[in-house]
Amino acid sequence: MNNNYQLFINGQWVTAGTGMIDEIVNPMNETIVGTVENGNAADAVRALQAATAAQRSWRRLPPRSRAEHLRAFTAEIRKYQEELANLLTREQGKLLKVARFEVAVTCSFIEYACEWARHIEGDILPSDHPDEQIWIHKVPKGVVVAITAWNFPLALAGRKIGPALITGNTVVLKPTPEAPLATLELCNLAKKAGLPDGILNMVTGGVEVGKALVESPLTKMVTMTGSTPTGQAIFRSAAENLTHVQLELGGKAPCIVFADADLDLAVEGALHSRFDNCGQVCTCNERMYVQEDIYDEFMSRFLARVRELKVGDPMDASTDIGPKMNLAGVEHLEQLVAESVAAGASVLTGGQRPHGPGFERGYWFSPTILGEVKQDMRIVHEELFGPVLPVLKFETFEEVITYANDSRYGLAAMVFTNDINKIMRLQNELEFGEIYINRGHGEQHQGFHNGLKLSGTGGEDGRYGLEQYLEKKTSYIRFKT
Ligand SMILES: NC(=O)C1=CN([C@@H]2O[C@H](COP(=O)(O)OP(=O)(O)OC[C@H]3O[C@@H](n4cnc5c(N)ncnc54)[C@H](O)[C@@H]3O)[C@@H](O)[C@H]2O)C=CC1
Ligand SMILES: O=C(O)[C@@H](O)[C@@H]1OC[C@H](O)[C@H]1O
Repeated sequence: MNNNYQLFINGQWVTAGTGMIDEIVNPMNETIVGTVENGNAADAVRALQAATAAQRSWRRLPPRSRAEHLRAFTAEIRKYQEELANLLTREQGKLLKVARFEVAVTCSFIEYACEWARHIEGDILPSDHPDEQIWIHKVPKGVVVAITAWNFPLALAGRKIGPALITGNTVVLKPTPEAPLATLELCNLAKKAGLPDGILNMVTGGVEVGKALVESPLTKMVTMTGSTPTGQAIFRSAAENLTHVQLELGGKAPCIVFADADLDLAVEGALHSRFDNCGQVCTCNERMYVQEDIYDEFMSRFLARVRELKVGDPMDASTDIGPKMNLAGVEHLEQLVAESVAAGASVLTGGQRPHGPGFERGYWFSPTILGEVKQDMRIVHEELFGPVLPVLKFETFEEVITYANDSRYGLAAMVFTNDINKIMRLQNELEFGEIYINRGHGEQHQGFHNGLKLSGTGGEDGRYGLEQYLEKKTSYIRFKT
């Protein structure tokens, strides 16, 4: 794989209009992994025009034929799983074992979408008039703009490409500027798989390209994963043409451990839900509430496990936590930890960047647990998106529900209890789109990844995520008997 990429428009690699090149940095050691060209608004329009032209024939293909194309695509991706995983680790810093999982999940997102090929179902309804039928027909929207975040760049691309293409749309994807290389390589694999030109296009660049894609009247839907402020900017830009927007944004998941919980289950679930992917998962355990009665026992076990975590080279199979994506992310963690300590929190473990061999360069932060945290501290409300966890005590059920719902976000929540009455009330009263009971985070394709409040709009995955990529046309058909 040549890790230097241009724009991919209408089945060809083309030079970006700006002539500018961005270097992609390995977050482990700050070495250069590859380069991408920086597109501009004109490049965005070129890609949208190609996708518009290609969609006319793509939408006429039977969905089963579209599924055959997509399965040929995933077969090509699997052939290069190791190369793609290696590139993902070098550009994003994730553990190689997680990168391998991400490549597999990219394929399964697309293959899950293919299962819907023969189930894009409409309705035929009886009319109130004689000799008339009502048809509700589900049809593709047209050109879908997909915009992805850097934490799972390849999987987030597959999560959008699959449903968009199986429903007869075409795609212009703008990958994250932080870790775009493996995603761009998908274009070579799509070509190898025989995906028709113009079906999948990719333009790289920052806000100028992103805005041009979102604001164009050629764009019939925008699906974006990223931060809440960016999602809000996209929502505003899309208003001009009333373009349908599907946003998967930031989170601040509470993890609640009740006194009757299975503590071993809770320790492992809370641990992985915080430290997976260096804490850079939208559904991560961002704040933990532990009931007073079991606080000491639980924290003793939990801290012992945290202190076992190995920070280091993500290529090394024995590593548990790699580097943060960038320096800004590390500085964000340092600022929130310092501010919390100044306000009375205590560092129970970690609290700073690791030092010594292997940490001279790169964007590192030690797994950190803060105690004596108060609900009104900024660290309880602002997304950390890193290996830092504030822990709070609670006494009553009512208290912890109030604390958990006291958030601008509403994506995921985790709860550990064996009390069915608590579970029924929690499922009903927690203001989150995704609730994990007695396990850590980790959504599945057939579910519905849906953020409430400022965590998003529209939702992704499953039946309801796929439906977002379809328009409904209603026809009243009168006939002569
Ligand atoms: N809800 C979910 O499923 C997920 C949410 N996230 C969130 O994403 C964030 C981290 O990812 P980042 O890449 O830093 O997010 P980001 O918001 O900085 O960027 C996301 C994408 O939007 C593009 N973009 C930025 N401004 C734009 C504009 N005005 N118009 C169009 N496109 C624009 C960026 O180039 C990038 O491709 C975290 O806040 C995390 O919570 C990350 C993964 C999953
Ligand atoms: O977007 C996220 O952070 C998660 O939804 C993540 O993305 C792809 C993986 O399958 C999920 O764990």
